[in-house]
Amino acid sequence: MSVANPLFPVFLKLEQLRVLLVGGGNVGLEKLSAILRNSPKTAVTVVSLTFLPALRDLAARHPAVRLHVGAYSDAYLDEADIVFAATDDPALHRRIKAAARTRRLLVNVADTPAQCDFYLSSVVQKGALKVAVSTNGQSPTVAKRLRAVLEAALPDELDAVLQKMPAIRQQLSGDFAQKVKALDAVTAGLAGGSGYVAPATRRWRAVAMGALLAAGALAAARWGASSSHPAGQKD
Ligand SMILES: C[C@@]1(CC(=O)O)C2=NC(=C\c3[nH]c(c(CCC(=O)O)c3CC(=O)O)Cc3[nH]c(c(CC(=O)O)c3CCC(=O)O)/C=C3\N/C(=C\2)[C@@H](CCC(=O)O)[C@]3(C)CC(=O)O)/[C@H]1CCC(=O)O
Ligand SMILES: NC(=O)c1ccc[n+]([C@@H]2O[C@H](COP(=O)([O-])OP(=O)(O)OC[C@H]3O[C@@H](n4cnc5c(N)ncnc54)[C@H](O)[C@@H]3O)[C@@H](O)[C@H]2O)c1
Repeated sequence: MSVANPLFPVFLKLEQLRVLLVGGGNVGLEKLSAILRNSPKTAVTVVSLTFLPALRDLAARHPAVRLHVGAYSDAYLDEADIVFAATDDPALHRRIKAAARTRRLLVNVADTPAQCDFYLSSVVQKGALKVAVSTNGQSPTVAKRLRAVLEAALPDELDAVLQKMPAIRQQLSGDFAQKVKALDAVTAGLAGGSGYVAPATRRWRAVAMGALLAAGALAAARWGASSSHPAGQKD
């Protein structure tokens, strides 16, 4: 059965916004890396009791990032347009979410889909092209795998094509419909030419089947364990 995905995809100009990131540990480092990999000039304020050395190093390479050592307080929200919560304190995350909501700020609470206003995605980049993958929170691991599939499938020449397209568009004459027709003709070979890589349908089917079998085996093992240790019975 397929599950619908009602998420609305957008590409944020994050470098024009003020980002607040709460938490300077492993998950905070992952979120900061994702932010700066995509939007390196973003003004990010990171507030945390402690910071991983790797996060300090990353911040040092990005002049618009500010580190504040100390406990989170709601006052930080007054200087923010968008918020990422990435501490190890779920109660604090609920507080941040509630305070942000009264200020109409959008919040990502790392690894906690129910509290997120938006999710991060797996990102494939080839020059100017960027593809964002979401599984609607079903499996970040599958999103990561898909990123690798798309990275391999998309030709490196894609960026060269993209770089040339504005000049080609400018040279075209005629009305909008004629230009679209000409651009369609120029790019027709891209959709099924010799470089096209067929989707690895069989491999994906095998993983789906394997995952089902593995889940079944896990459930059976648990069932076996719980049936030999009925609820409430102690060893
Ligand atoms: C894409 C990516 C972007 C990024 O974070 O930059 C991302 N997670 C990534 C990796 C990853 N995260 C986790 C694993 C371990 C294995 C696993 O659980 O699969 C791995 C895999 C790994 O690290 O190998 C743990 C995890 N993550 C979430 C939960 C909660 C839950 O699932 O209920 C748990 C369980 C926590 C626990 O068990 O305690 C939830 C979310 N993670 C999302 C994004 C959002 C949904 C994206 C979507 O729609 O697919 C969402 C909903 C919210 C958010 O965090 O934005 C990045 C891949 C980057 C890349 O490599 O391309
Ligand atoms: N590390 C992972 O890959 C991973 C994977 C899945 C789930 N998780 C979960 O995600 C959570 C975070 O994991 P982590 O590895 O980043 O933890 P961590 O301990 O490395 O980082 C937590 C950070 O939050 C900061 N913090 C705590 N209270 C704060 C406060 N009041 N104000 C400001 N900063 C505060 C700490 O100083 C620390 O820097 C944990 O609950 C963990 O179980 C982690």
